[in-house]
Amino acid sequence: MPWSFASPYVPPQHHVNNIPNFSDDPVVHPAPAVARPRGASAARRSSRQHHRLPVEDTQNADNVNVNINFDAYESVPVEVSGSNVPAPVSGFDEADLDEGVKRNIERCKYVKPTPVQRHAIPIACAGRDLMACAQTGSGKTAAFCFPIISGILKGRSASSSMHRSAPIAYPTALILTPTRELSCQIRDEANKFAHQTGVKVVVAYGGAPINHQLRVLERGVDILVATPGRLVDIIERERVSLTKIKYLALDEADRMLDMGFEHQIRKIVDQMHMPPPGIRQTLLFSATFPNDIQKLASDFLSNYIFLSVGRVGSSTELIVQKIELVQDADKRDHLVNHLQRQKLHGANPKHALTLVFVETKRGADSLEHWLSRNGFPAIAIHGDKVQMERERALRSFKSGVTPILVATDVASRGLDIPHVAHVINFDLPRDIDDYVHRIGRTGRAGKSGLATAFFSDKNSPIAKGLLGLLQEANQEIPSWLNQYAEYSPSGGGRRRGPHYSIGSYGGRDYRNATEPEVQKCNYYSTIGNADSSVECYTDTTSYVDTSHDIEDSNIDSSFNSLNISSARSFNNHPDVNSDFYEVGRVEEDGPRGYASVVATGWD
Ligand SMILES: Nc1ncnc2c1ncn2[C@@H]1O[C@H](COP(=O)(O)OP(=O)(O)OP(=O)(O)O)[C@@H](O)[C@H]1O
Repeated sequence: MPWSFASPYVPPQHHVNNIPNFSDDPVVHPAPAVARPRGASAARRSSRQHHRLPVEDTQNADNVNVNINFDAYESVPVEVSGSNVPAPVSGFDEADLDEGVKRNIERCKYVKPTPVQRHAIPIACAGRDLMACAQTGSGKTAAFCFPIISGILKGRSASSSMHRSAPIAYPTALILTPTRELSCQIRDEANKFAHQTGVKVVVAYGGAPINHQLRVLERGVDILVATPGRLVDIIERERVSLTKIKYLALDEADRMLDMGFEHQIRKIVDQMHMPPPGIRQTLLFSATFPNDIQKLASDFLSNYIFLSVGRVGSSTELIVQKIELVQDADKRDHLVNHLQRQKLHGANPKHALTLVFVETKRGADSLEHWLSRNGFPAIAIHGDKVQMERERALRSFKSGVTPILVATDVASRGLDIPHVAHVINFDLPRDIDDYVHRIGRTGRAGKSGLATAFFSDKNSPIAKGLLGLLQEANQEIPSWLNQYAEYSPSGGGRRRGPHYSIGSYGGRDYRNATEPEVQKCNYYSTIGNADSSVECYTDTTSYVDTSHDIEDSNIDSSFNSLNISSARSFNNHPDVNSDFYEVGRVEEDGPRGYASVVATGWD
């Protein structure tokens, strides 16, 4: 269906008036239910000066993604730690890459390496294990593909370059990814970089007929790109052996080691005859790397180098982020206003695709139908669609035939779709890292992009994380978000990291964290403030406070003070019995980070 804004749908006028124009001053939104007078810290935050990168004007959706500005990455901080770190290169010609790979880099018109490539390529070419964290859209795929392809070519003798048909395939490299679409994308990228070198790239993923994939594997494979489930299946059928793996790469490594995949990854890496760390080379890449996942990941690595480009878990300043307060019942009207405004600004659908994230598969289908009925060509992608439908949806979106894609998190990581001008978080995710990946579908490869989020009362758990992220990326912060953040529970919208997160957004190698870490805080209280107490434990000490009113109490211990300043929000919090609640921030010269508290004994 051709793109048309001839929508029969007319949003109610009061919504139109409430909607901030991209170029307007921030709109004053009603205060959230839990609003309190703004504290000094909120005032400090909102008076902050904003320094932006000189990206092009994104206010006109048609201008978005026009001028490539790769230099925008130049000023980002880089942290490298580990022993004997190889020096970075300033050009691809300086890198110790095979000539065939260099020719393909030229063919792809990659003129100079991105920062993550400058550092990661020499490290990987030197045979070192690497845990690398760099912003979305900053070229991580090439950073691990170039050294792998080059290593295969260099290690290849004339006889081994022949691919013979065999019932068991012995790949030299294994690249694991969390989604089928990402596997296919990496296969395509790797094929471009391996063009005319004889290096064979094969993909295996679930949801597609296995027999076809097995037949392709039989014809030989150097690099196998796979999703974990299908790989385990193929190994158990004894059609692939991992005994000759020299290179293991995990893309979206934090996701791969998260609860959903960790078990399978451990099985593949530890129990399926893959050479151990130190014999194989292991490369882990993501845009987010929580401390606890870093710790987990270190099991897979040997004497590794940690590289962080930009800040771990931060988003690029190339993406203009807008957070709008919209209650659930108003979201559809609000969305339509955005889409209509894009039309008014002359957006060309082929060059201004809109990606709308929702929470559930059902929600995705329902929004797709509603948008289509109202004259906005939309298509949905989620995990309940069969693979062919998923692929069709992606193709239709990429080509601009259906310029609105309604997606669940299945499309949040890694997908590199040109011309995504606008990412709309119709429903915000629960985890701030998922938000980072979602908005990273725009503002890629030095282009600018726009990300709008609809924030409703139920999103208050993520408010703190969102606030930190906006500050990191020098974005405008609506004043009402400060209020939500002050009273928001938990560790700022991070589902992981047992009870703390050091340096919150700092790109830190967890091995360098020498300060005492807050490991656990328990908050005990009967109803109200009477008989409250807090116990906090760090790796070096523990202490207990039995003050009656935890609000604003300062606990001095032998190592530093923990300022319990936000515990009062428990009294108001509707979900007080669930999970962890943040109680304090370790201040000034103490160990930095957030502590969380278990609320127990609450009536
Ligand atoms: N050196 C380069 N010069 C020009 N373009 C590049 C270069 N490196 C990568 N790109 C392009 O940048 C885009 C983003 O790269 P890529 O998909 O590898 O990002 P990423 O860091 O893996 O992102 P994500 O975190 O979302 O997975 C791709 O279209 C890629 O072709």
